[in-house]
Amino acid sequence: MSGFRERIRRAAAKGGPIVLAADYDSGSGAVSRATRHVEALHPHICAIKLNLHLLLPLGRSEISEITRAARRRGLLAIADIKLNDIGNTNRAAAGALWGAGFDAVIANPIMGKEELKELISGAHRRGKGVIALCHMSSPGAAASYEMGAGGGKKFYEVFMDWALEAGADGVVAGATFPETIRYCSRRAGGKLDVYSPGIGAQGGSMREAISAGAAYPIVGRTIIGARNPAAAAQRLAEDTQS
Ligand SMILES: O=C(O)c1cc(=O)[nH]c(=O)n1[C@@H]1O[C@H](COP(=O)(O)O)[C@@H](O)[C@H]1O
Repeated sequence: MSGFRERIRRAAAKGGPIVLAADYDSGSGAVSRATRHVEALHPHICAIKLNLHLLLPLGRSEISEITRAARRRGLLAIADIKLNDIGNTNRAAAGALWGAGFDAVIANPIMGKEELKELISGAHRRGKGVIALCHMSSPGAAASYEMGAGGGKKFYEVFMDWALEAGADGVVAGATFPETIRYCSRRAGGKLDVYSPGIGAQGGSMREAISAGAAYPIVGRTIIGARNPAAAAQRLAEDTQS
């Protein structure tokens, strides 16, 4: 099996670079909503991302039903649990996610560089991927991610260094801070990909994010809350090309 970066690149070559955030408000009906969205949206997306709040009420067989539906349509499945713990706990959580059919996990580098490295090497041994937070899209994120981390660097710059050193497959940089996307993309020099949430509902612009270097825009409400999600996804996919 090829690595996660290669698999998502291939999926994006078919469906375009958008990662769908399947952020339904409650777990009830999540399996049927997610599988319906996979069927309707797979021509316009490359992956589906499931957040912790969606996973919590579901059992492993229900989660696997969603990841299998995604795989059948050539999409990847990303678990967004912003994993952030000691090595032993990370290992157990990652093992459960891989067992449920996920291709990658989003992790929080504040856990430490060595812990991040260990998580990534374990994931890569199984052909899975790790995407590390670098700078978030939320309005308050600047106060923490841009705080001085010592050595003349800000936290997001340190997290970017760690992501590269640890061999992460990607980093998250919010579309509401396009300059941060530009920084991450330049600093990455093609060694990892920038994933960018915050487009639409949070005020970020698809075109700006893409021109700043986002490889994989993450979009939730603008698609799943639309009257016609496929048409909304298609419009956004067109914006990734201009
Ligand atoms: O890690 C993420 O995916 C993430 C990081 C971040 O900084 N901001 C952010 O919005 N997200 C996620 O991206 C999605 C954005 O959803 P919408 O704002 O509805 O498009 C949600 O699933 C968030 O949990």
